[in-house]
Amino acid sequence: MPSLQCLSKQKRLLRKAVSACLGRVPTASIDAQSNEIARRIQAIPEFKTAGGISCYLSMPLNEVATGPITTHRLFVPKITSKENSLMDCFEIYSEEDLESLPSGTWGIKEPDPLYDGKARANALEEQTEQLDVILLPAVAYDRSFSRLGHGKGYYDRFIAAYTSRGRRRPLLVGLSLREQLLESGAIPMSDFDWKVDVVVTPDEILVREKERGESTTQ
Ligand SMILES: Nc1nc2c(c(=O)[nH]1)N(C=O)[C@@H](CNc1ccc(C(=O)N[C@@H](CCC(=O)O)C(=O)O)cc1)CN2
Ligand SMILES: Nc1ncnc2c1ncn2[C@@H]1O[C@H](COP(=O)(O)OP(=O)(O)OP(=O)(O)O)[C@@H](O)[C@H]1O
Repeated sequence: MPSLQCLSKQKRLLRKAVSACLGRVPTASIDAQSNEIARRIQAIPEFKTAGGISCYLSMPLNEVATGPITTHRLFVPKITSKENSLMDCFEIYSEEDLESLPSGTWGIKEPDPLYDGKARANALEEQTEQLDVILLPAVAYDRSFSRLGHGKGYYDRFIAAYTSRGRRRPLLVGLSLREQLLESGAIPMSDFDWKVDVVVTPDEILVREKERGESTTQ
């Protein structure tokens, strides 16, 4: 078992290597791959029947573009504390609402907690409909369903906060450009890291088999 210090160094090196490779992917390729991924997502049974879906709004570069994905009830992340790496997911109510969101860190569009003077539905609150699916961004995934993010732990903490409120864990679906999918075991994992259930690439949908004894609520 590697030490935490060693693990975060390994992750840092891996992030650097993948980011350098992603920087060379032409925008046209990101667009074409993203369209194919959006098409493949529609074939996931849980996506078809989902109530609430959380989806990130993509940055211009280096990740799967989420513009072509259409969902009915959409929740979008907003960073609420940089010091503590916390984010919430707020509901988006219409196409115009989505279009008019202001840009935050790294040019990522984020919802204001208020919409039209009223509080938006917050996925972490009990009275809000269940999130059935979370579509996650990453720097990379591997074929054993590990995820490497930007190193702040926003999603790990969000999923922990969500499930700690006694709610069923949403299906975790990682969206991956070809250049972001690494071989099995390539990404080191800590106790805090959540594996994803599904990885969608332009070429395939990888589905993780549940480990024996794994609870559906964890
Ligand atoms: N499109 C998209 N949305 C997303 C994510 C993502 O990866 N992609 N996130 C996935 O987690 C969360 C935001 N992730 C973030 C990660 C780091 C920093 C941050 O504090 N950056 C530092 C600079 C760090 C650096 O460049 O070295 C800063 O702005 O001061 C902010 C947001 C939520 N929304
Ligand atoms: N639930 C949690 N509670 C406390 N600390 C956490 C939790 N989840 C992650 N962390 C810590 O957050 C830091 C960043 O984690 P990690 O390097 O795995 O981020 P990441 O998954 O790559 O990034 P992100 O989720 O932002 O895309 C690590 O120090 C990790 O120990």
